[in-house]
Amino acid sequence: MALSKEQQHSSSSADDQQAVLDAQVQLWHHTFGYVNSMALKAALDLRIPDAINQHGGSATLPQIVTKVTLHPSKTACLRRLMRVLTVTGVFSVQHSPADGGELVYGLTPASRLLVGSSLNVSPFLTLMLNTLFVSPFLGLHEWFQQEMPGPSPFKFTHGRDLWDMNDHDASFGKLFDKGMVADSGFIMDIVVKECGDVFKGISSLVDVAGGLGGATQAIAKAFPHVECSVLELSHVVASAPTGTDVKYIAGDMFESVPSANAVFLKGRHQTRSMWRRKSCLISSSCLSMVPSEMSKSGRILSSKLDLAITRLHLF
Ligand SMILES: C[S@@+](CC[C@H](N)C(=O)[O-])C[C@H]1O[C@@H](n2cnc3c(N)ncnc32)[C@H](O)[C@@H]1O
Repeated sequence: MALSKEQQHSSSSADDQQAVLDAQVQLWHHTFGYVNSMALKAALDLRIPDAINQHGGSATLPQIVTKVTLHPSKTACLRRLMRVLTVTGVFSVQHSPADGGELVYGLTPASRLLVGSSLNVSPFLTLMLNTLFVSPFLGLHEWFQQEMPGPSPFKFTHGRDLWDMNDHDASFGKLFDKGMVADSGFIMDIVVKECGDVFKGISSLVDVAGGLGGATQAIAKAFPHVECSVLELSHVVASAPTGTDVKYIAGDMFESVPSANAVFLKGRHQTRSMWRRKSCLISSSCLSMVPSEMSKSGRILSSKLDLAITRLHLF
């Protein structure tokens, strides 16, 4: 049966209202998106994943409270934090008749990556959620108003670049190095298993800007015949582990890169852009990419895992 004009009008105005409400919800998701990040940061800082893990992987709020440092008057607030963290999938939640109807919070595949000694990405997430990393985003619009070339958003906000900050602020430097080691520990396990072919036929490798050598240690362990070294700034090398098969060399990659038949780069955009500058300098030494060896693995390495491997033949 055909709709009357009035019915058609009221159904289209209901559709319009729904569209407006949907649009508002979309904006609210963007506006309050930071609440998810900050809730995760609070959970990490309060060590809530560890508290749940210590209870065998699931715990009620009173059980969690016994393990975290929290003022007793804030227990009810913690319930609200847990609501955000369960809605976003960091923890699971269910009613437990056995616990007097208390909600029981459990680890999910995501929060299992926040506990234990292996494949634990907490130090990396804690680093990325640190105020020094987050605060440049609050002034991003001002950074856009400055002429290029100019400082990075990090330097624009803090007055010094990331590497200078690591050197200047020892506790941030420690947090940074620990975060990168955790990231390497996680990703290199997969790289070695999935992309081990990339390392075949290499007898020496230098990890340029390799941090404390988390990635190199994993390569050295998986491929003991490869002589591995790390080139890093001197203040990083000063706190590098000793007594391992990996050799740590203090230096500046823009000045010289130790000779090796493979150069390894792992890092985020800064490392890659540093390398682009460097590759111009070393191209006369015959830079030889080996695309065939990077076919399957190269795709994973550069896009999914944000990691770049360049194989060089240096005469
Ligand atoms: C994003 S971190 C990557 C660390 C490591 N590759 C990893 O993934 O765990 C970049 C590293 O580059 C180092 N770095 C910055 N400038 C450098 C330079 N001129 N020469 C050598 N290393 C440098 C920093 O100290 C820092 O450890």
